[in-house]
Amino acid sequence: MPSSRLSTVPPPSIYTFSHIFPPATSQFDFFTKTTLPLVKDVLEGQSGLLFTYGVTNSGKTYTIQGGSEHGSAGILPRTLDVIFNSIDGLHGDGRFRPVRLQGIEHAPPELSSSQSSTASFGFASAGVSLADVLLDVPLDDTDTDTTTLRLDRNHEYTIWLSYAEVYNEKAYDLFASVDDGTPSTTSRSESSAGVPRPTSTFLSVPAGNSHSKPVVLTRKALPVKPCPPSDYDASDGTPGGKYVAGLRQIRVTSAAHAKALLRVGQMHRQVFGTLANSQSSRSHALVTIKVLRVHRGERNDPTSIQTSRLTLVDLAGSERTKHTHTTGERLREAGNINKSLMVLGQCMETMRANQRAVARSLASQGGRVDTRDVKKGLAVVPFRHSKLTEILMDYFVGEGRAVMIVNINPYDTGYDENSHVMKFAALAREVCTTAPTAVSRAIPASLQQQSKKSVAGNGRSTDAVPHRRKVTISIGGRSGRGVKDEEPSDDGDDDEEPINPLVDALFDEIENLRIQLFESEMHCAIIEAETREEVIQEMEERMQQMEKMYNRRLMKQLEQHELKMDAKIDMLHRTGTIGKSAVAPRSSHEQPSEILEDIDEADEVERSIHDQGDSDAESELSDLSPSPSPLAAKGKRQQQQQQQLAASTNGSQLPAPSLRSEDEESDSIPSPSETADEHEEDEIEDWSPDEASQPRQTKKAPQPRNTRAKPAAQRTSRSSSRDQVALLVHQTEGLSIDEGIDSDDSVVVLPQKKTRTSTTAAEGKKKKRQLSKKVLVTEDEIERAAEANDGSRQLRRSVRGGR
Ligand SMILES: Nc1ncnc2c1ncn2[C@@H]1O[C@H](COP(=O)(O)OP(=O)(O)OP(=O)(O)O)[C@@H](O)[C@H]1O
Repeated sequence: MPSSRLSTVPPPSIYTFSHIFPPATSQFDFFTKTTLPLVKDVLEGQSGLLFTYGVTNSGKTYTIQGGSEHGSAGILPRTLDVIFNSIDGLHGDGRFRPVRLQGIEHAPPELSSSQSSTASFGFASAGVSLADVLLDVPLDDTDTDTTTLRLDRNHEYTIWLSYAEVYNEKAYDLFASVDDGTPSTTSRSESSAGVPRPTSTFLSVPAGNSHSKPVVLTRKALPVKPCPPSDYDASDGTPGGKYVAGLRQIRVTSAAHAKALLRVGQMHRQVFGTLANSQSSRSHALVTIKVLRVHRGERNDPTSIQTSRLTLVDLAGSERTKHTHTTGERLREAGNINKSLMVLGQCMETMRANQRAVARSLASQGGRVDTRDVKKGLAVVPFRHSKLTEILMDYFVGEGRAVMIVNINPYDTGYDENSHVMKFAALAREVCTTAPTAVSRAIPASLQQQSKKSVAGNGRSTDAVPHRRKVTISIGGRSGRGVKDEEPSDDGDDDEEPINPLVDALFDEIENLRIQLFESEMHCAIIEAETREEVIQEMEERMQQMEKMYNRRLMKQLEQHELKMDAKIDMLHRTGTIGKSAVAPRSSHEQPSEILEDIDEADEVERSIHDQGDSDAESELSDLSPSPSPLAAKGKRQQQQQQQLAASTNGSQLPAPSLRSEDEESDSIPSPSETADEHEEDEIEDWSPDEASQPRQTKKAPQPRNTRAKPAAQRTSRSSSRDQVALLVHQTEGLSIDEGIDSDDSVVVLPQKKTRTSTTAAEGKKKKRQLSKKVLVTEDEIERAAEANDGSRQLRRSVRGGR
């Protein structure tokens, strides 16, 4: 695969957004451009969704809540400000209250007051002491947004607030009952341990003014249930959304009190410190502002009440756990956070694919589409795979429009994470604005054009293709903009077709199979991710082992180099080249060659050390394949040498010819340089006493050695010479180095044999010392050697003469 290797650098990616806000953008400008249109919509009866998406520590919470400086209030407090500025004087009496998603019911009498009071917040109905908490919280709300929208003065408005969080795939009510110290049914980790330290003034509770008693929250996970058909118009077949059963919706009558209430909710949100963000949101927080609008003339008719919702979602940040180093509970949270965000992305992807399929069908059939044919091509959007998407499902398939704010942190997050966020945004951008209900009826081309114009005319999209928005996603629903912009179809016969239960059952079966397929794919993806993680860990361990091994080898080599240096310095000392050595100076014609010999031998030591080092490293690398122990070979070799020595001693009553000391013999290690030993043994065979008096370099000169071709008499003569040499060696044994010898009447005889390194550094050192050892021979010994040499020559001559 050479081509794939060559193209390792990915091509640059270009992402398009409807608007990019630089870091210097003020919170006011940001709110005005992103959220204010949604606020206007919700006051006019149109639902909306806004969510912030991005990696952890990218500023999502800051965007929603704001900072502590003046003027840095986020979009949530500004939204509340604008709503209450706009409905000033238009408050309803609150005789009806919202239930579930769109349901209405009569409110209890204590809530039916237009006056702002603790009871009007719904605290009394909850039977809890939230009021105590709120009384301790100062309502210093100077950082307010003064924007006011012009509304129809013929309507009355009541505002209801709910605050939920999705934590570890469970939904909780952040306005749930608060207990001031009474025993709690929840664990501490779920209650007070989760009390955050908010950064924003909007949601922060001053430490000095906090409630004197510990606030313990009793938390209970709430189920997510489908809306009953009575809550919505099911005539067009569009399913109703899902709601968090038991989520409290509290009526608020001023922005200050709404903010105070949200502060209490924020205290119970799961916020913990991670490596990436000291106050990381570990849950998805959903603040829903519900507006009940009724015409003043019909205020007693519940059927005339319009319900609209604006939900602001502060998503937990996606994160790579290896970057944030999360473990334990945080790791589980991260897994659930990433899962829900992934499902959100998959929902977007599926919706986009469905809309493309519909567009293709429309194009191929000239605008007339059979309902069943279109349904066949549509995939099931996997909303139910995550609590977050289940709760938000209504915004995507039902009514309202959605705005996604993408937060990018260019500094401390990786390329991959930001790239993933961008891809998600690009995906969301391609989700079209075509209302799902339009699928069920034939839409003439002229009507499509009209619909496009109306979308562009609203000033919410100026794209050349109005149905392709960037970042901002608008999805029409039954009462949504897409439906409002459409005109009734001229020929809505398709809707009147009888429903075939078998076909519906088959569709259900297909949906089930698709869900199973998706789950299998998810399962495979999870297994693959886990396998990759394991392989990475294994590779890391392997790399660490190799690193340790190379470090050991490096240290060993350093030691060996030090030893070599010591040996060289020793030799230089002994030869008198540097310093005043106790060793006798050599005669002038011998010194250079002796030094050369010393250095050669030191180099031999170095080579053998390297050989040993290499073999050590190789043996470490190949430790998986056991090889025969070199020590065992060494022992065997020593045994063989001792046997040979004993045999020769017994045979000739003389020590074996060798210039090596016994230590050297016993310490020699069999190695691949065995042939070198044989070579040196040959040299010893050729050695004659008269060569001992020659300068050493002459012995280094290559000499023809073919012992087999030599005549027997010559070998006999050499045997005699060998005996002499052995005798000489025997006599030199026991002589000590540098002791009691006059420097003037001595010569230096260097050991000729190579030594081999031992397996340990200590033995190596010992070897080098042995190499640098000089055997000093007195003049008497030399004379005896010379006589022996003369005898050997005479013998040779007589043998030659005889031959
Ligand atoms: N525009 C900004 N100006 C000043 N400070 C900012 C801005 N955006 C973010 N910050 C600061 O960066 C830090 C992280 O921001 P924030 O907590 O909002 O990140 P986050 O995306 O919500 O993280 P998480 O997903 O982990 O909760 C905070 O201290 C916040 O005050």
